[in-house]
Amino acid sequence: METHTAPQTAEARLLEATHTLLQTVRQRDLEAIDRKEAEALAARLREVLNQHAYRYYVLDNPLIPDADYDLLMQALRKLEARFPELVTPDSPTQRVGGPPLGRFEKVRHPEPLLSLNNAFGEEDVRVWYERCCRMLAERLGQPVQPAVTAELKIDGLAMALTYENGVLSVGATRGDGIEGENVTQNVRTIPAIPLRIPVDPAVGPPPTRLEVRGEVYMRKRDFERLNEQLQARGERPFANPRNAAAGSVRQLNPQVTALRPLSFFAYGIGPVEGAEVPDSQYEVLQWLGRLGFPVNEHARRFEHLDDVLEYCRYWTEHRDELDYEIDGVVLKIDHRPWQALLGAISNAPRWAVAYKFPAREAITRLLDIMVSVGRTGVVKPVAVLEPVEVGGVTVSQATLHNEDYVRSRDIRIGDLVVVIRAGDVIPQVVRPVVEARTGNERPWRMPERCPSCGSQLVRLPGEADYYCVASDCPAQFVRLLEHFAGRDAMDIEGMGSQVARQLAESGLVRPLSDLYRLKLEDLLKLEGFAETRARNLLRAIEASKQRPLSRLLFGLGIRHVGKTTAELLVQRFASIDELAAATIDELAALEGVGPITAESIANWFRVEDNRRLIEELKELGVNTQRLPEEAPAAESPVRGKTFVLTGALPHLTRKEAEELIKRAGGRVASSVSRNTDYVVVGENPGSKYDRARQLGIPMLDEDGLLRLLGMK
Ligand SMILES: NC(=O)c1ccc[n+]([C@@H]2O[C@H](COP(=O)([O-])OP(=O)(O)OC[C@H]3O[C@@H](n4cnc5c(N)ncnc54)[C@H](O)[C@@H]3O)[C@@H](O)[C@H]2O)c1
Ligand SMILES: [Zn+2]
Repeated sequence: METHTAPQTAEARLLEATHTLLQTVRQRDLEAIDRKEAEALAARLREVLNQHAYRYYVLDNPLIPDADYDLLMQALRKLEARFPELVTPDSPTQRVGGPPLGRFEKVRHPEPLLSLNNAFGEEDVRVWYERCCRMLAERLGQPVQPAVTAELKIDGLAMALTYENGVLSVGATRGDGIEGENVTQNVRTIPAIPLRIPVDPAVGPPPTRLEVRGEVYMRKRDFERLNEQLQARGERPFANPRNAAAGSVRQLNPQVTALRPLSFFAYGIGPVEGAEVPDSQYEVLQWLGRLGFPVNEHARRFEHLDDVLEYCRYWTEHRDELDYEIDGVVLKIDHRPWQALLGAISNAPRWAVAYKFPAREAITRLLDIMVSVGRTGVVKPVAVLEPVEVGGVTVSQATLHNEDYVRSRDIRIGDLVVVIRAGDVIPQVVRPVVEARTGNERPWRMPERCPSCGSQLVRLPGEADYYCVASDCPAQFVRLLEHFAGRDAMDIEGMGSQVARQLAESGLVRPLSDLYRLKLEDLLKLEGFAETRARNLLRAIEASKQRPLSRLLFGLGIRHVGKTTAELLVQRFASIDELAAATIDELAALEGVGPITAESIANWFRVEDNRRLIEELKELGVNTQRLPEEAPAAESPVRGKTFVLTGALPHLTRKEAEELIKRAGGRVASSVSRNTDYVVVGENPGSKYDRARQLGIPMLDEDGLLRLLGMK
């Protein structure tokens, strides 16, 4: 028998209620609604938030992105601020974390482990800092400008470690802030947590009693490996590294925890007896480091708020370069006696605030999966999504990588899915919310034929991707043309994807060489082309004839020949004809060119159409010779020298800088030693910088590096 009403699980109902609430709080002006409506809305928010908090804190299995939770929490806070009588004891705004799980013995914290208030943007940080200044001025009777310690907000779970006479005696989770769970047995299995302090006995006698607070977390790589293992065994993978860390610490069997790759960073202290504790947060971190605790190397102390904001901005952009997840930056008034003056309100200290990064994860409906054909013929599944805002941008399409990706994550059409958008990376669907399935979702398969030309798609052995191998596939050609004209290739201004499509679909351009045969009257026939625009485009096309050889090589779209490889090839081959004549062995012998790339290049030049294309380009006046500026550097001063990079450079990514150094014959090492010749220092350098200073090793900034390489 067929039923038309979808079965609804509790999770599906909760998600639906959440969705509705999210819409309400996004659309309504919470400052304007009346008391009666506020009461009803607050009740719904409480109910939904409490359910999510339970899933998150107790089950380690959240259903929704943190940003959605935070948004609802913020809404509830606003309502409660306007109508204080609406605050109930069971409101999630009044509590920290979740109740300790019955599975473990309970531990009462000698001093509560609080939560942190959030700052969603620079304005919130300013407001927080100014309030601190005002309160301190009042209490001290004179104006002060307190220094701030800024630390990364590691996304893991809070842990309180008690050491008695230097020996680890209790490890406790935060729980509800008052009582946590005794997870000492599990904590002992975490290699980064010292069992006895100080680790180096020369440091001196330990405090008689010390509570260290910090975060247990899991590195991204370890998290991925763990999930692969779990999936291979048919077990449920964790949603994110935080949940993986929390789930692993709260294992009943310490032997299982021992197998989980957990790490730890110490960030503060609780009660201490029998030791001089520095009165600055920043110095407490260093003290903890001396005792043998891992302390995050990126903590900084700033005198000025502007520098604090700069730090927040910096890490918003660079968070992906870390091999662990952070969800923000924690700012703390550095002077501890002043922290005490500021005190706490309900469940969070006034002297600290968590600057939260903008959201980059959202949940939305996967409406359909289509496939797109790339310039090399690669065919990729693309998710068609119900439009959703992620980090300030509306996303309606996202990549699904390849068929295996869709299958292994069991992503189905009709699913609610988690979408992430990280930095400049294309949005991607990461997983379905399986709990919300209604039974009407449809699994997806790669189509057998190319959606553009209808030819049979093939999957090469050992490759995850399908290809359309038809040489006359229109979709591929549009992409190739787009790529050829692109910024890093022939850089033809005014030839974006729209124009590329018009030129290809009208039949005006095909093959590529036709681009250099275009006439004014051809362009005037195209929609949107009046005389000025057409002339500009022709001029841009003409100018592209003089591009360096490496750009032409890159623009041809030979598989595996990226920008860097193209530049490398030009160092060795002075013209396209020389390159065309090279054997696979000659190519593979070049440093930086592997056998696969070598074969791909050789194969490309073997194709008759491609040979003809090169001849035509030459006849039409396109440069196919190495330009003087591309000539290989003479004996470089960098050859054989060892470089170490630290901090972020203003223009080059770390990879690019490494590539440049290697190409000039230098070596890149990961740590500073006496054998290091140069240290290249960027913004926010790490401990390598200090070490280099100690050893007196010459330092360069990006400019200095480029000059040394003869590029400036
Ligand atoms: N997705 C969901 O359903 C759901 C449900 C409940 C809570 N949450 C998430 O949980 C978080 C709120 O929980 P919270 O009250 O535990 O607060 P929090 O996690 O936002 O902040 C407090 C915690 O930050 C951690 N921390 C990391 N680095 C630190 C540092 N350098 N100094 C000090 N503390 C540091 C500590 O563990 C501390 O307990 C939010 O991010 C919220 O989105 C999500
Ligand atoms: Zn095709």
